[in-house]
Amino acid sequence: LDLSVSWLGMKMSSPLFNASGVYCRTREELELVRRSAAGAVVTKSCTLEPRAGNPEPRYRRTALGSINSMGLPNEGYRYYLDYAQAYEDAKPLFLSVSGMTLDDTLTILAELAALKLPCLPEVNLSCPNLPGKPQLGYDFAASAEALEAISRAYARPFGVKLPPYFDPAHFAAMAAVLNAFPLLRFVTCINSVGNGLVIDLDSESAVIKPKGGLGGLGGDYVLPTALANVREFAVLLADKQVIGCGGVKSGAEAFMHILAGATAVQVGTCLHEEGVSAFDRIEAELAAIMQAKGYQRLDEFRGRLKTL
Ligand SMILES: CC(C)(C)CCc1c(C(=O)O)[nH]c(=O)[nH]c1=O
Repeated sequence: LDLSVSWLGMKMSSPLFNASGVYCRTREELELVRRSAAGAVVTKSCTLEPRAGNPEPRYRRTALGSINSMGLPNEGYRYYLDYAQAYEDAKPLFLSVSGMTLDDTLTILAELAALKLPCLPEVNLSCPNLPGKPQLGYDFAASAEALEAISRAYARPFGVKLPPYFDPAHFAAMAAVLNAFPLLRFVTCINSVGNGLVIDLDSESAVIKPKGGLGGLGGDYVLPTALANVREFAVLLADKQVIGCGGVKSGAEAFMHILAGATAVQVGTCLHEEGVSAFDRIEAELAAIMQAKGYQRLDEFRGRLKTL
């Protein structure tokens, strides 16, 4: 069986890697993922300056997944550029960027471009927009402006992390924006499903402190939404790769994401809860499913989702 993935001039020995935000804030965490069975590594979204993030509790697991409002805690972009400069592993490294303003994002990307490092940026479009406006990824005009500025300032292949969309008109509108940028080589679908509210019955309280308890959902809650976003963008985007993220906790969901069109698959909530051994387990489960179905390689079923 061959579970490798070759794309954008990179080779991944496994289609699985971490979702930005999970096991990737510190060098120690990044090294755990790099030394694991994961096929790649992505860093926590970084900002110009280090950030402590929101007050705790800011992450909670639930029976159906997780809720978080971390608030972009990170070591500042220089920390991750330093890690990238010292990075010598054949395993691809992605650098997630989420500047507090577009200018910050452009500053970070310009320094990354100047270093001519092999790592690819994954620009987080769930990054804050102007006050009172929705996150960038939900503001199509602002997204187009940002992608135009990034294409000009960075002027090398890059990717974006997309929030989930829930309406065919939004899939079409965002695909039209994304298709206008040839340097945009991949999209990662999806980021957490925003602003859910998990309530604890006994305490009659929200379970996380920030934002009155509102936070992004991950895990089982989001799998169908993630699969829909992967399939829609895999169909609507011309000549770009789609990376699946959302609800992957076993070989079954990894298989579904690839069947929906994902080139590779990120693991978030499950990795946070299980640790990096999740990569060995999920990969073995994926291989067993392929074996049972008679598939030798991922490209024999990638994007081959049937409809009724
Ligand atoms: C939500 C933002 C804080 C604006 C971006 C960082 C982020 C966070 C976070 O750091 O709270 N959590 C997520 O599930 N996805 C994200 O993209």
